[in-house]
Amino acid sequence: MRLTVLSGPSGVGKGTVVAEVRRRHPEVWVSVSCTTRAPRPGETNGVEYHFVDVEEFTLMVKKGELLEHAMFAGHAYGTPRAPLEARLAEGVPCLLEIELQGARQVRAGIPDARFVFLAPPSWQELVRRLTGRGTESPEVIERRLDRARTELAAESEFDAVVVNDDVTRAAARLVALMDTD
Ligand SMILES: Nc1nc2c(ncn2[C@@H]2O[C@H](COP(=O)(O)OP(=O)(O)O)[C@@H](O)[C@H]2O)c(=O)[nH]1
Ligand SMILES: Nc1ncnc2c1ncn2[C@@H]1O[C@H](COP(=O)(O)OP(=O)(O)O)[C@@H](O)[C@H]1O
Repeated sequence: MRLTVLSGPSGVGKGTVVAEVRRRHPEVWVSVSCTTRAPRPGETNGVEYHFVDVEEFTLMVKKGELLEHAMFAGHAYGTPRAPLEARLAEGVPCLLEIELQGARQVRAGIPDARFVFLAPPSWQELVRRLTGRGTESPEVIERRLDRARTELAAESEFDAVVVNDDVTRAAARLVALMDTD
């Protein structure tokens, strides 16, 4: 199975590590999720996410177009099914970066996918990264830290844990866990 699912708490560096994987391993296909949250400065529709409104998202769920979907900090997120299934059918190594509830849904449907948890070197470092990114208000940061506690408690459900101490090393460890040959 050439599907790898990467999860981990907000601010741990999932986006940064996935960007490093993209840069060094163009053979890996990274799924672009749909979300109802607003783009951050520098984010482009169709690149980091497909930014959609609640009506569009609800319609996609209704039509069964999402492999999995979940709410996170007040917004909906989901993985479009068709592009992923097409890449998997071609034998391309695929990577999903999604939160815990979504990872559990994928595991229920595709149990032989590989589930990798990206962990922070420490709780203090997680708080530092999430705050230091400077993209969220204190209230949103608090909500994400609350959620992070739940996500960290689920680490043992995953097939492997990669500690994001150094981005290059974490990306290399992630790729080593993927079935990329
Ligand atoms: N279930 C699910 N979670 C997703 C999807 N896309 C992104 N996420 C997760 O949603 C959470 C919030 O993502 P985002 O708003 O980009 O914030 P960030 O990860 O802190 O930069 C993160 O845990 C993502 O991994 C998806 O398609 N499905
Ligand atoms: N290994 C690392 N060491 C130090 N800072 C990091 C590392 N990985 C990511 N960061 C920083 O932490 C912040 C959160 O990273 P991001 O990729 O947005 O996390 P996530 O996608 O998991 O929410 C960013 O400011 C990023 O530059």
